[in-house]
Amino acid sequence: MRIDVVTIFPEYLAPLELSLVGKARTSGLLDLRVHDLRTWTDDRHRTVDDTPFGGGAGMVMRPDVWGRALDDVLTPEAHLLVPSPAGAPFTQRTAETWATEQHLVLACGRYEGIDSRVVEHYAARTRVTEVSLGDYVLNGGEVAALVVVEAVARLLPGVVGNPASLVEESHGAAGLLEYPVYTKPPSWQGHDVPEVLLSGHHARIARWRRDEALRRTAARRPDLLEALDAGEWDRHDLEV
Ligand SMILES: COc1cccc(Cn2ccc3ccc(-c4cc(N)[nH]n4)cc32)c1
Repeated sequence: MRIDVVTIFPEYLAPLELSLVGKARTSGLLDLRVHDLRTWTDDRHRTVDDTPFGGGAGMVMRPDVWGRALDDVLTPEAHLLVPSPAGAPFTQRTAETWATEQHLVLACGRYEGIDSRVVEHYAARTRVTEVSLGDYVLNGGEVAALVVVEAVARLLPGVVGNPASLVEESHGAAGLLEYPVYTKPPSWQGHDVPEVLLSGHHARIARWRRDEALRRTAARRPDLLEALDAGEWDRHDLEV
């Protein structure tokens, strides 16, 4: 998979040289290219923004600079992703879908955003998705790009050592939150690991983990339970 990120802060994407994503790049599983938007400016001050039509605070990113950049970076098979507070929510299902794509291009805005004609222009000639990380406001798209790249890259075949670990995850196939995890020592600061996990009884351990995932999800994210097919579990499962 190829991923291009266009930003005025290329150094913001430096963490993607580390750990699993860094290894995926080195091994050739992921072709990640980070571009400085100012490469496509046309003035000696390398200007990327201007004042908003209609007035208001802040600045807006110029369409002409973004147009030159995206014309150079986009390919026919690319899916253009534009992080935005007004975007569609990015979820694990989104990551799973995007992990099957050949080419993702992330356009990271700053200031008050990118001139809206850029999305309008490219939506007529390629797939474009405005994407939101959640209902809070960031200063730009780079943090969203870090999240999207990591969430997608880890799903690429060969990136994560043990693919089985991808199956049991929170928001995984069952759509439940992760159960609690423990390691040695069996007792720490007076806190003991649940006995069942030391029993070696795999069926009981699996049942305990499922019940804990259900319990946590009901307590913290009841919205996720609404999305589950009622036939997959009974509420009495949660009664103590
Ligand atoms: C109302 O506040 C804003 C309105 C417009 C733009 C900005 C700042 N900004 C610029 C580019 C950009 C890209 C993404 C995001 C973003 C995404 C999520 N989930 N939160 N924030 C924020 C961005 C703030």
